[in-house]
Amino acid sequence: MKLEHWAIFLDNTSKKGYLIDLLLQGNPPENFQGLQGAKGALYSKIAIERYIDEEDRHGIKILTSDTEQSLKSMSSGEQKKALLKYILSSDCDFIVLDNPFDNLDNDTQAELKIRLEAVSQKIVIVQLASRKLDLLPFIENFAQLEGEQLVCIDNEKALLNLGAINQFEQEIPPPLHPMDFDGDVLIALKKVNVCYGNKSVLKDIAWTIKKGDFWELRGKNGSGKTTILSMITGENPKGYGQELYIFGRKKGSGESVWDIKKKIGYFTPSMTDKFTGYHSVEHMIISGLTDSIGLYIKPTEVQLRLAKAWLQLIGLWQIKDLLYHDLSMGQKRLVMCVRAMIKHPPLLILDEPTAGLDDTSAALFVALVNKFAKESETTTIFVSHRKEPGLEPHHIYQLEMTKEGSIGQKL
Ligand SMILES: Nc1ncnc2c1ncn2[C@@H]1O[C@H](COP(=O)(O)OP(=O)(O)OP(=O)(O)O)[C@@H](O)[C@H]1O
Repeated sequence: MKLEHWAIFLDNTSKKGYLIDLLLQGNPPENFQGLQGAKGALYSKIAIERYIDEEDRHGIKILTSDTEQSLKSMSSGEQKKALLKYILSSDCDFIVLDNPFDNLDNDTQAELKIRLEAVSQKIVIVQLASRKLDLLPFIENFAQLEGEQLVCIDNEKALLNLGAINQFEQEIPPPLHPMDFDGDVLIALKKVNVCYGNKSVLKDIAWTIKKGDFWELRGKNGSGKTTILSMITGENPKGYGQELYIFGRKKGSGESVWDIKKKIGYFTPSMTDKFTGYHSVEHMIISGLTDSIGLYIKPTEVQLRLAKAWLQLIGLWQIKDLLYHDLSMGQKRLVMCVRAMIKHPPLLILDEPTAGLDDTSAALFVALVNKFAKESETTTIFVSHRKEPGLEPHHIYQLEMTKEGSIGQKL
């Protein structure tokens, strides 16, 4: 009998956690009665985070039982491969794929598509998709998740029409204090090499990043993008003893990780997904000035005025008193991105910031980043696997994998 596979499209309102729980707890919505009591598995970033937590806290290696390497230190692509391998060995009846192509490079996406098509002969696939282009070609049943409500649709083409994009008519609000960096070259890597054990990851990386530049960092899964970023932010000790200059100073010449971090705005989606505090939208934005998450002291008049200007810019002023917790995913991302921008840090790192956003929210996000890069003196590095329509970086730094480690070139 032919199996019935489903694609469920998500937008900003979708309560996907609710739907995932219903499906996996054997209590599926009306149209999925075939899955009642069936054994399901979840293929998602959140599932990976849980396994990482299990390893960290209890030392239980589930996805990585056949390797020494920890799940946390693997690249996103390697983590996703390990999860799929584990799921396929677990004898399940259906798999819920939550935005399966996020964080994967083009080749790995193509490989995964072929793999899933083969798997779909025996296992029911329920794909949760935020981006129209991600739809798996063999799926013939479609629905849209509006809040908790599943609405069946006949034709996926009727969906996800790109809404009008806010062109952000106001200007980017200026910083409260001028930028804390005088030179021209912000970051320089000169012949930087990184190995883990006997595996070479980066080879002779030479990359000069100047004040005000807008870079896109590209490279396949496992090519070393996170390794470079974590050397810059100070989280990876591999930068010591190398020709790595950060904010004009050679790495290891006396600056503390905290000194470096103060000058960097950083945003990655897991920050929005993990954050559970109950703070107002306004306070979340102001907390970017104090490097805290949420605000624990009364904001000043000047801070409140600045937050108002930013909230008006992104169209969220009317909901400034709402709890951050209650925002939609797209709104949360905008708020966290503005929180990273509000200080106009010398360096802003956006690590796959659009993963999990629907087409409209991603376009809005990209428009904000373009505008900030144009109107501020901040240097921006945007890491993404997906070619984001509309992104306007000044330069692209591309990592190419070779046997001796990835080499880099400016495109
Ligand atoms: N602590 C570590 N120990 C061993 N190997 C590591 C460690 N950290 C990273 N690696 C390896 O280095 C390689 C590069 O990883 P990195 O996370 O920098 O890649 P990436 O380009 O960010 O990948 P992705 O796009 O999938 O996130 C991977 O093969 C990864 O397994």
